[in-house]
Order: sequence, then structure tokens, then C-alpha cells
Amino acid sequence: MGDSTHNPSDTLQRRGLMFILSSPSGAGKTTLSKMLLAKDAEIKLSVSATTRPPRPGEIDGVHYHFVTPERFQAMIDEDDFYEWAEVFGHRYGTPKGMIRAALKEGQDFLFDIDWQGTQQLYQKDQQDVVRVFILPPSIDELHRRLKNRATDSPDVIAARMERARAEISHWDGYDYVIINDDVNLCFAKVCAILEAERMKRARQTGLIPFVRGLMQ
Ligand SMILES: Nc1nc2c(ncn2[C@@H]2O[C@H](COP(=O)(O)OP(=O)(O)O)[C@@H](O)[C@H]2O)c(=O)[nH]1
Ligand SMILES: Nc1ncnc2c1ncn2[C@@H]1O[C@H](COP(=O)(O)OP(=O)(O)O)[C@@H](O)[C@H]1O
Repeated sequence: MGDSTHNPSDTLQRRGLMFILSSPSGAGKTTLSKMLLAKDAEIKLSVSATTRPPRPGEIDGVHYHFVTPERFQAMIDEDDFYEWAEVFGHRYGTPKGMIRAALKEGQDFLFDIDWQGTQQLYQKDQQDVVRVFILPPSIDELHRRLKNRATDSPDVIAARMERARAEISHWDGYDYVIINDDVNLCFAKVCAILEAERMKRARQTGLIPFVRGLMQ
């Protein structure tokens, strides 16, 4: 009798997903990340540490942990990072502290990291990593978005544009590639991928006992 009322989520034993969104700067991954975190209470942001200075509106501990280069180096020396990389002349890294235990307990995490970090996480854990790459509809539109965002100086924008083609060349190392033209359409695709990947994993954990229960 007990098994006939069994809810698959009761026995969900899977580890958390590492859901990665990468893109060239300005293509929209921060926008999509915010939309996802607002909509889906089941996923948390992995807050990176960075030596880059905060942009207006960015809050320490929420968007990034803003640290000095010395502190970042100390974190490397203490083996505090899952992965780290140098991007646009600054260092960025995923601290282990917050996420390691939570992942084991099934908490899903969203990672806004570049292709180098993606490769490092994927090498460590192919089972739980889902890699999504966001493309802009065109290079001109990417430039427009960086200018309209108005968070970076012309020099910084120029450096990011110069790097854009190199960043895009890594698209093939991702499981899914989405063009962010209409943001709502793009977001719907991100959500669909996340849901499908969760279902795939639930099949291997909570669903099997549930189906067995139905067949008894
Ligand atoms: N490898 C790695 N890359 C990161 C991390 N945090 C952020 N990044 C990447 O660093 C790049 C620059 O990020 P940011 O300065 O916020 O600029 P944005 O891409 O214009 O939003 C982006 O490609 C981010 O995805 C991290 O912890 N590890
Ligand atoms: N689909 C879209 N259409 C038009 N503007 C967009 C779209 N997606 C994002 N933007 C805007 O483009 C700028 C860059 O987006 P952002 O999310 O900061 O990119 P990234 O985090 O990849 O650098 C922001 O001003 C954002 O509001």
C-alpha cells in the first residue's frame, strides 16, 4: 500500500546539477542567470571570487566575492577553488566552500563561468555537469549590448569585443548552444534544458523505485 502513494521526489538521491551558463561578455548570461534564479527556487548561484572591481549595483557576496589579488592567491595556495581562471586580466574562481557539501546533498547550482572553468569542472565531474553556451545574434548586437549596459569604460568594452571571437570559438565544448535574440525565448530554452536534465537524472534515482512500486 505504502508504495502506491509513493512520490518520486521523496527518494530523490541524486547529487546536485552543476548547470553552467557561458558566453562572450555581453551576450546575456547574467540576465538569464538572474531570470533563472528568480523563477526557480531549486537552484542557487555559485558565487565566484574575483579580483575585478565591482560594477555599480554589484553587491559583495551576492554577485561576486570581491577580493584582493593577494587574497585570491592565498585561496589558490590553500586549495580553496574548484577551478579558477584569468579572464580579461582579472582572476575569477569557484570557491569550494559553499557548494561542495550542498552538491552532495542534491542542491543544484548555477555557474556563470568561462570556457576554461567549464573545462575544469567537466574534467572533474562529467556526470553532474551541464554545459550551456549563449551566443549573441550578431557581433554588432554584442557591441551594442555592451555599450547599452553602460557598466564598462570604452577601453574595457574594446578589450571584451576583441576577445569575443576567441570566446565564441569554444562553443563546441558545450552540450547546448542557444542564440540569445529574443531574451524570453532564450530563457524558455534554458529552462527546458534544465528541466530535461533533471528528469534524466531523476529517472536513475527517484523514478525507478516509484515505477517498481506501481508495478507491484
Ligand atoms: N573560470 C571562471 N570564470 C568565471 C568565474 N566567474 C566569472 N567568470 C567569467 O569571467 C568572465 C567575466 O565576467 P564579468 O567580469 O562578470 O563580465 P561579463 O561576462 O561581462 O558579465 C565571464 O566569462 C564569466 O563567466 C569563475 O569563478 N571561474
Ligand atoms: N536578448 C536580449 N536582447 C537585448 N538586450 C539584451 C538581451 N539579453 C541581454 N540584454 C542586455 O545586454 C546587456 C548585456 O547582458 P548581460 O546579461 O550583462 O551579459 P553578460 O553577462 O553575458 O556579459 C545588458 O544590458 C542586458 O540587459
